[in-house]
Amino acid sequence: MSNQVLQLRKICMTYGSGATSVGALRDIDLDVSAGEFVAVMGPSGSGKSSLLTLAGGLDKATSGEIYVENTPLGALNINDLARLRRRAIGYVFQDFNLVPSLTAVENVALPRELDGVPFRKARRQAMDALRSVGIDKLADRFMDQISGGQRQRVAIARAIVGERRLILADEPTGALDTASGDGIMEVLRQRADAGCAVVLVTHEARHAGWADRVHFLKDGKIVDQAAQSYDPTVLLELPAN
Ligand SMILES: Nc1ncnc2c1ncn2[C@@H]1O[C@H](COP(=O)(O)OP(=O)(O)OP(=O)(O)O)[C@@H](O)[C@H]1O
Repeated sequence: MSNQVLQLRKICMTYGSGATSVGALRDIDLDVSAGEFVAVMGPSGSGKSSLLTLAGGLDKATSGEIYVENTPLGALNINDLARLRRRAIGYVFQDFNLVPSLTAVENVALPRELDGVPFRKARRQAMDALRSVGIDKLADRFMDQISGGQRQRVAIARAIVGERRLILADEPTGALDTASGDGIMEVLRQRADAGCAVVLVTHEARHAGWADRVHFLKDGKIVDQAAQSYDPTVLLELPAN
């Protein structure tokens, strides 16, 4: 058994068919191990969200295989895939996907309860997650009673609640101001340092700077990789290949 939490092997993703088909990902290989924080950058339409969606088991690749903690997602039936997603994978969506009629703590506890965790334990874990993103005092507020930045923290708390080992975040800082954005990066960094594998999709070089590695996507292919000491802004100036 390796300590790889996420492995993508020869992943291709094509949307549609025939003349109108779009090749979103081409032959992607990517490994992310426990404790690693990886950023994915690239121009709009380069395939970043597609990569994250497939890694989270939310869609099926056209070809190739994805392993989460050595389990091939393609071999799982719908129920087992849903269970693996709830237990092992935390996903932060661009548009948060929070339930407005639930409070912050209820939103965060929901995936645990869906997974059969008793109410009190789910709530305790949700409070722990809210505390780790610094908003436990807002636990009983509804989504329209907190700011956009606070909602974003609720979404992050929901992604890290329990013992999720793979955190996938798609532009999680949205329209947040710089300080709030850095706060979110700090939380993701802490999760990686605590042993999670973290994959962040971002347009912002300053956020990619928190990662151990940066992969640059272009036209559905990984065209470069940089270690943390590398300035990711350089990648934005890559010539077209
Ligand atoms: N559901 C879909 N149906 C058809 N085409 C899609 C679908 N999702 C993505 N695509 C296409 O696949 C390509 C990659 O899209 P993707 O959203 O993964 O890129 P991205 O790098 O995340 O872009 P952005 O930075 O703008 O979010 C694009 O050409 C896009 O139009």
